[in-house]
Amino acid sequence: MQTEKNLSNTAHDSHVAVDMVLDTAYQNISEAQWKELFSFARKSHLPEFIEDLLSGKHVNLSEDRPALHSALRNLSKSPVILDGQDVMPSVIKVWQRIDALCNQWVGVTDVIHIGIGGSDFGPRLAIEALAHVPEIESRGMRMHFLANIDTAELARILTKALPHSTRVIIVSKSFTTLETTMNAKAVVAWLKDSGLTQRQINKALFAVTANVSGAKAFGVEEEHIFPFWDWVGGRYSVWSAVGLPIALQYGFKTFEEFLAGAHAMDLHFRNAPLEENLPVIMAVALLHQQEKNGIKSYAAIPYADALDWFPKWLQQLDMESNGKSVGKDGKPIKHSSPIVFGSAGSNAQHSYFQLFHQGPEVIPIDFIAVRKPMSDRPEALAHHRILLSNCLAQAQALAHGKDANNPNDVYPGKRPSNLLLLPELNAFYLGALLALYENRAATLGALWNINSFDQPGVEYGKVLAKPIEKALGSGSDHVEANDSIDVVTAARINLLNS
Ligand SMILES: O=P(O)(O)OC[C@H]1O[C@](O)(CO)[C@@H](O)[C@@H]1O
Repeated sequence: MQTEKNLSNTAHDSHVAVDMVLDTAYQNISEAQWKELFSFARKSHLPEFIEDLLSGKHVNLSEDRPALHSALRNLSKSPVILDGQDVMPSVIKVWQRIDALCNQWVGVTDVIHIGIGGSDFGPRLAIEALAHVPEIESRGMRMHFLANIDTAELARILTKALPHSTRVIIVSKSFTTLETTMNAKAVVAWLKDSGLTQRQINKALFAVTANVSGAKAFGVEEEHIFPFWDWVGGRYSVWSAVGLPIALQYGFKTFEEFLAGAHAMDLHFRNAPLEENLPVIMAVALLHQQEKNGIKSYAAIPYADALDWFPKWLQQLDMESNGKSVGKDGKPIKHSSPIVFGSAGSNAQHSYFQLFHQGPEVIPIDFIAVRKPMSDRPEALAHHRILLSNCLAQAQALAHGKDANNPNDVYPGKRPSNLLLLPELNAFYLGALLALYENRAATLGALWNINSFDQPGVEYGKVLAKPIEKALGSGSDHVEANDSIDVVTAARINLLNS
């Protein structure tokens, strides 16, 4: 079996960092091509960018601020200087408050975590991912995540939660996100309707935000507000108090391990030569596939059910960071983020893998596997072996393809993929995994000349929603098109109001 390149492993096929193995053998990239890719990265000043990013330079040019989420997991506590001031004392203070809160919450049955986008995906993923790790003790609270403005999610939660032993955490960097503030008001109303006094409600209400005055104005007591900072992007914020549920449910030590894994990955990203640097290797491999195959999408398939939320988290990370058409200089760029999708394998095989194998487009895949089964029960070992064999088989089939007389049975092959192998799934390696992809997104942004830390494109729709909401609220089915509502939308409003 051969692909274009002889598939005996080459120097760039297998790398280890933070005990994770990245195997790129099925990327089908020759030694000369790897060399060219790293040389391009150097010409693009990638090493300087990495240093600027991690040392607090204002890499977020449009908003003139750094993207210093790495400081939130800097367990070495070494100074991180931002505009002449060390940010670590305030970061450490929040860690101490999180630790203290873990000890204070006794008898809590339910936690309602209200937040959306970056204020939701990270903690939701971590709570799910660590739920079945045998070594991690859970405090057994029901962790409810409330993101959607659609009341279906709210109703589901409120039928389960016990109001007198519920704590509510409102998580919003801006504290102006409509979904979050409306859901928070609805939950407060539910507490009131359930007979809680104002004092009891105040006791139940917590907030995590970069807008402390906004949270206070909402009615959250100051000592219940956990701050974070404008230099932490929402989609990079799970390392801040946004990750509070991780500490509350699994203990502060587990939260620290999560940060430690990410910190270890940051150190690797900062210090490893480009040729051995996992985030960089993954980024340049994707760049290669864009140049060679014109790829428009890529998939992340974790062969671990516990990581089913990972692709959703990754979608925001990659597409909100790098889904742009102009570069830092405002000029059109050649490449930006492909469409990202995925879900847990082997389920995904029974859904959309057909397209990977025989569809007309080349879609690179990150196969993410975990060496250690989630349990050592005999049946778990057998299941895990089948899970891993499926993962390996899919990658091999995609790489080599298959000839046949019947065109229907032909697999074209040469479909690139990575294998990323975690030694086990625990808080440390989960942290390392997320930081790997964060650093990969930043690397891709740097190579594409994109500012990965703003998201101006998400604002316009929010602005347009306001007059539309007003028109829907009018109940009129004679709404006319105007400056902010076009003919099509006016007709749709009239249909809804009729
Ligand atoms: O944390 P906030 O300010 O409520 O924002 C939630 C999410 O909304 C966005 O701003 C997109 O609308 C994301 O960038 C962010 O993660």
